[in-house]
Amino acid sequence: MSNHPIPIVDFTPFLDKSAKQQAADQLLGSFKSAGFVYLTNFGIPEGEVQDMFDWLKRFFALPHETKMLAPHPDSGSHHRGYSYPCQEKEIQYSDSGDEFTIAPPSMKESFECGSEDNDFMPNIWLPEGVLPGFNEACLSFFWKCHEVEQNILRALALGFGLEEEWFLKYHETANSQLRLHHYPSIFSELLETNKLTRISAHTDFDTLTFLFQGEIGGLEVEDPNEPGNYVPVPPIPNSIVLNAGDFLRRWSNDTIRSTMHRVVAPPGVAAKDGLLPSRYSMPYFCAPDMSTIIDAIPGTWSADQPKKHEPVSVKEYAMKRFAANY
Ligand SMILES: O=C(O)CCC(=O)C(=O)O
Ligand SMILES: [Fe+2]
Repeated sequence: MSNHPIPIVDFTPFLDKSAKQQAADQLLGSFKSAGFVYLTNFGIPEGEVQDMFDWLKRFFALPHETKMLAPHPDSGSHHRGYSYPCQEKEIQYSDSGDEFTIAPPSMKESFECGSEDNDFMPNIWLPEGVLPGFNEACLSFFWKCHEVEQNILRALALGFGLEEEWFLKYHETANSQLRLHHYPSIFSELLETNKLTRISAHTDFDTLTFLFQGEIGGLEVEDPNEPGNYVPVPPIPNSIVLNAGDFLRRWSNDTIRSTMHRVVAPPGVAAKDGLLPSRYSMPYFCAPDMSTIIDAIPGTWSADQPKKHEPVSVKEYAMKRFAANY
């Protein structure tokens, strides 16, 4: 970003308690300035992340008919299972939530899962015996991410001067979601001429997202200093990319940004004939409990700096955004 690189925060001092407040302040400061931050030493060993990427690749290598044995429902209100390429429509809402635009088809396939105890969104798995070990690997990785989520939420609360468990009160039901993405190999021209996208520009509408990127780049975020200008967020080994979603922005009374981001053809990686390699990524969307009403947190507003938004129900807002995507 112009004079504004995406900060890299080492989470060690928070996790080993050697300088918790300092790490928390650094994290919150990065969220406020950029909405995006690279986090290193976040608590999942690199080998376990690579094992999950291996499972992801095995899953997407299955024949189409096999993956369709765990079909994502047509309605977007139940966000689980396998979505085939271009099944998901991408839509960008205006801040008021009333207006949206429809993007070109998104050339990616995905698999989504979450807690087995989530009655609101039951998991949709492949039948037993189809890819033995896959379901267990997804669940085990989901719960590791959940632990990371809880620590990040603790750090954010400290950054805001709140008691450490403040955000956890609104994230008790493990309503989060692990998503596996595969962007198939395609001709870069299709992306450059806007006939297809990998992921069009959007904000995430959760509390926060962290992303495990494979080695092929392409993620870009909007430069907060230059709206409309996008800058690359290349993969950095052993790190996650953390970004704030719309709920955290609202909680923070817009003192934190939920930055627009997208996935494009990364420069310099296409073959001579213009074919781009496949790209893999795994976002974990940290979502509040469905019963939560989000209102600006103490300390983010005052008589001089009034609340920017009416309180919003997570359930209503999420259902509206989910339903628009299918
Ligand atoms: O694949 C990526 O790098 C980004 C994914 C993303 O932004 C999303 O799924 O919301
Ligand atoms: Fe996103």
